Amino acid sequence: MNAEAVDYDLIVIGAGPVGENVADYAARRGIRVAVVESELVGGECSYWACMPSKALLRSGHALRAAQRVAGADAAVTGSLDAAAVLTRRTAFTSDWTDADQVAWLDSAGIDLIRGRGRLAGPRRIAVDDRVYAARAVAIATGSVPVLPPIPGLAEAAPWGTREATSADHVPARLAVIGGGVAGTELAFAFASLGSRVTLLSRGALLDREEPFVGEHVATAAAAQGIDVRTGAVVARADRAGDGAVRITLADGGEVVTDEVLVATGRRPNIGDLGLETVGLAATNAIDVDETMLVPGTDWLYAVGDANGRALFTHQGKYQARAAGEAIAARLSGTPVEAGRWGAHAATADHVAVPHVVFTDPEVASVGLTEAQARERGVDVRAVEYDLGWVAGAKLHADGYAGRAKLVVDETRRVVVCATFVGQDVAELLHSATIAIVGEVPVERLWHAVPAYPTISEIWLRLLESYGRPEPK
Ligand SMILES: Cc1cc2nc3c(=O)[nH]c(=O)nc-3n(C[C@H](O)[C@H](O)[C@H](O)COP(=O)(O)OP(=O)(O)OC[C@H]3O[C@@H](n4cnc5c(N)ncnc54)[C@H](O)[C@@H]3O)c2cc1C
Ligand SMILES: NC(=O)c1ccc[n+]([C@@H]2O[C@H](COP(=O)([O-])OP(=O)(O)OC[C@H]3O[C@@H](n4cnc5c(N)ncnc54)[C@H](O)[C@@H]3O)[C@@H](O)[C@H]2O)c1
Repeated sequence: MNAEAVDYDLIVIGAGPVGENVADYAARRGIRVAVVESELVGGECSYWACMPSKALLRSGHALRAAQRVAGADAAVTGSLDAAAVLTRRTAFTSDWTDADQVAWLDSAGIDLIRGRGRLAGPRRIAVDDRVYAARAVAIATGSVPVLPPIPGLAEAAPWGTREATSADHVPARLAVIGGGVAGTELAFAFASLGSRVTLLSRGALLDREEPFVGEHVATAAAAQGIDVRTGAVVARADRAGDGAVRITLADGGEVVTDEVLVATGRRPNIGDLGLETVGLAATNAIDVDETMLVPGTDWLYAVGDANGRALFTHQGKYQARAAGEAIAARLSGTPVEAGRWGAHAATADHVAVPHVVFTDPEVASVGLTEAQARERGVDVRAVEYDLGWVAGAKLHADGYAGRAKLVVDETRRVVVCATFVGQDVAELLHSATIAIVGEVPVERLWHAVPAYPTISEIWLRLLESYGRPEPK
């Protein structure tokens, strides 16, 4: 297509963190870019997900951190000021306005088209009554929550994560359905704000992590007053005239609550995007190659939650950097490095997706679990160590409880997975990500010396548990 005949070189549908980054990285290369946004520039993450949920959690973590150190505990005798926590949360969402992010788009030279975007044939985007032509299109429409078909649940007006993260009050009783990341984090947040929380999980908590993770988190949750019920299958929910919700469990048990939060997973938001106008089916996710290009096209990309690869802001933004650069390179006829670890490839999606669950204790992990590695036929050996035995951890908090695990590929002699559970382990995670992405040999890791007495000494303890390699 002739560059003069189009409205933009690139149109990005969705201005969440991912769409913003696709646009930014392409625009930096001199590409004419517009983003289409139907709600707030900044997306789910800024207003109803990462930022407000972490703001709701942080004050409780800070309070308990002080309570766990003798001497400091004497200075903190009260409970959280819930209203102040909600106010601080609201500040992080800019009171659900996007003027700052719109100003940033402007400063980056990216046009904003307000409205709902939809494909209207190859290289065509319809927004309300207007159809735009572009040389490339990137879908960055995020994901939407899945509401399970539990009888009575939809009619009971449950909270989703949006209602929980933007709540203007703390319910006296909150039941959470879903023991995954969002449900577990929000259970901790509302418990620390004063709700009596019941966490209903059909399996173990956080069951996609190493098995000890869920055990640690469940023990801590119970200690923080959360009624954790694993193996709990919800059979129905009914909101009564007095406003209370009665939840009936498959085993006959019952939970009565003021609000019920459903956090049972998300799916790519691609249902009403006009994919059929370009010969694609709106299935579970849009298939993409390592540059986020949709196979069979040379102009359509799907990035972030919309492609279903790894539903995390940081991983979506990583994909966005690769895609933005790849789009610019292809449009300007410069080489694209799409091979493993190439400048335009999102290789880490398959081997090193770091993620943190901001519960207390935190869970930080990257790479495959031991079980996943074995399923892929990797010859691995795993070691675990009690974080409570590490000097830095003992100093950090009295009675520190935590655990760590390293999984080593025995053939390549490199780390393929690291998991940490414990207070304030989130900041340890990047060391593991670097070890995995850098494919640092175990022999060389012995020369990466953790400072004493920090929690990072867990690395030394894990290596000692693994065993010092014999000289060659
Ligand atoms: C409660 C919760 C907490 C989370 N916490 C974390 C965390 O701590 N760390 C982390 O890494 N991840 C976290 N996540 C995941 C994170 O929110 C997502 O991975 C991230 O928002 C994905 O970014 P995105 O840009 O792909 O999509 P989104 O942020 O969903 O943005 C998509 C944008 O597209 C717009 N849009 C959709 N359809 C159209 C259309 N047809 N036309 C125009 N615009 C459209 C939407 O309005 C939205 O602004 C959390 C998720 C939840 C639910
Ligand atoms: N700290 C973070 O990075 C963070 C925090 C929150 C959410 N997120 C992202 O958002 C995504 C969505 O979070 P989520 O917790 O909703 O999804 P999830 O996939 O992590 O957990 C969903 C949970 O709901 C359970 N479940 C599914 N269907 C159910 C049903 N019918 N009845 C009862 N339980 C059911 C699952 O077994 C699972 O435990 C996650 O995949 C994650 O990537 C990230």
